Amino acid sequence: MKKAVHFGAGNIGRGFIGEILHKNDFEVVFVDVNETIINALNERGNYEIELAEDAATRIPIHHVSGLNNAKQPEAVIEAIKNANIVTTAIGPNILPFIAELIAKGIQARQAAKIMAPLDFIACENMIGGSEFLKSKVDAFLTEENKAYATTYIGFPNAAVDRIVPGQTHADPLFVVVEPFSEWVIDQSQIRNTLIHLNGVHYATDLEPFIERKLFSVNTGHATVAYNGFYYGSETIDGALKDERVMSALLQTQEETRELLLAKWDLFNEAELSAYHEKIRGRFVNPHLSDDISRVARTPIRKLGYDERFIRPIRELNDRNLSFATHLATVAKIFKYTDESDAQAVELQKRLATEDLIEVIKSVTGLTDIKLVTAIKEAVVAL
Ligand SMILES: NC(=O)c1ccc[n+]([C@@H]2O[C@H](COP(=O)([O-])OP(=O)(O)OC[C@H]3O[C@@H](n4cnc5c(N)ncnc54)[C@H](O)[C@@H]3O)[C@@H](O)[C@H]2O)c1
Ligand SMILES: O=P(O)(O)OC[C@@H](O)[C@@H](O)[C@H](O)[C@H](O)CO
Repeated sequence: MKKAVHFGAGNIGRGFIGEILHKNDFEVVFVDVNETIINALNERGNYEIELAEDAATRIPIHHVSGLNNAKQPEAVIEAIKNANIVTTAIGPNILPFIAELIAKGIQARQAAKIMAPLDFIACENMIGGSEFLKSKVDAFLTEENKAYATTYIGFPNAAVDRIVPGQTHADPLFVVVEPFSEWVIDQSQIRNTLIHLNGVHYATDLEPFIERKLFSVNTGHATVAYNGFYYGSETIDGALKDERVMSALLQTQEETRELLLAKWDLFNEAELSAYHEKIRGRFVNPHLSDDISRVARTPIRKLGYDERFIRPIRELNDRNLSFATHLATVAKIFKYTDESDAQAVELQKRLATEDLIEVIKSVTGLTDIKLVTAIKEAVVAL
């Protein structure tokens, strides 16, 4: 069997990446710091996922094991040395923390004179995720390592779509996922062209796909989460029963369509409307309850310059198109509280002690005073 190393044995890691790798005859070594999950993977060597639909189909995933990167770094390096593919679904903020280990894995391949190419694919909700990981890995490589990596190591960007909520089962490995799934990889950045994963769409230009996904699924999801929280809901499907939240979602999707149509020839209005209608259906899947706290997590990240609100706001503004509903949700992010979310706590602490304009500039990276002022006025108006 081919060997895969996957960083992040969490919801999407087990609930989607593991499934695709298994279906493509890979044995998967999951790398994580969660001792319970790692132990269970090693004790059983398999787990099940369930599709959240009327039939509730179960899919067994075999040939899996686990490594704890905090406790077994040498074993992780060895696994990378022997891998045919490496993937991550660990969270954008965590990528820098695994970069050194990945660099050591690349160095081990070079030292062993391995000439088989290897791709590292970051399956995170961010534009340019794998390139971002590469930039962090490069900091640990010598010029000689970089020359090797240029020929034999790829960091193709990817977009991954499947709603996998937090799991609360007695079995720590069991994961319930929505039936829909989509994984798109940038073909032009792949080094190991011999691996072609069934169930993955290979795009010659990923940018329109990741923008369509991030600005439709994730901007929409976050719109429901922050508006839902503001109006007192606890779950995504619950929030969408509130007309104010549904209306915010519909108007946000309309703004998103305006942007995507203005930017990419690839899309047309009818297809995008159907795509957005399908997303609304996915958000209210009666077999899948998703907590607002999961979708609203890490609000400082979500306010980032290239993230799901600020990037479309900038680009709509550049084209003189309306971004009023995006802006209204951004204001609500500044009102979001969750004591168990370190970034939510940090944001509220900063808002209590610093000038609002400075906090907005700092978390969004915006320098356009017109946009910064618009956000400030929207926050103050709440
Ligand atoms: N859940 C979804 O619906 C979904 C869908 C598409 C993409 N994503 C993206 O996938 C990524 C992971 O999301 P998730 O929902 O699976 O989160 P998750 O919290 O369920 O999984 C993340 C895993 O990473 C592990 N981890 C954290 N720090 C680590 C470290 N330093 N070293 C090793 N492991 C570490 C955690 O223990 C956890 O098991 C995020 O970028 C998310 O945006 C999630
Ligand atoms: O994972 P985040 O925090 O970037 O975003 C939260 C959700 O919107 C996200 O996990 C979606 O469920 C997922 O992106 C669906 O494909």
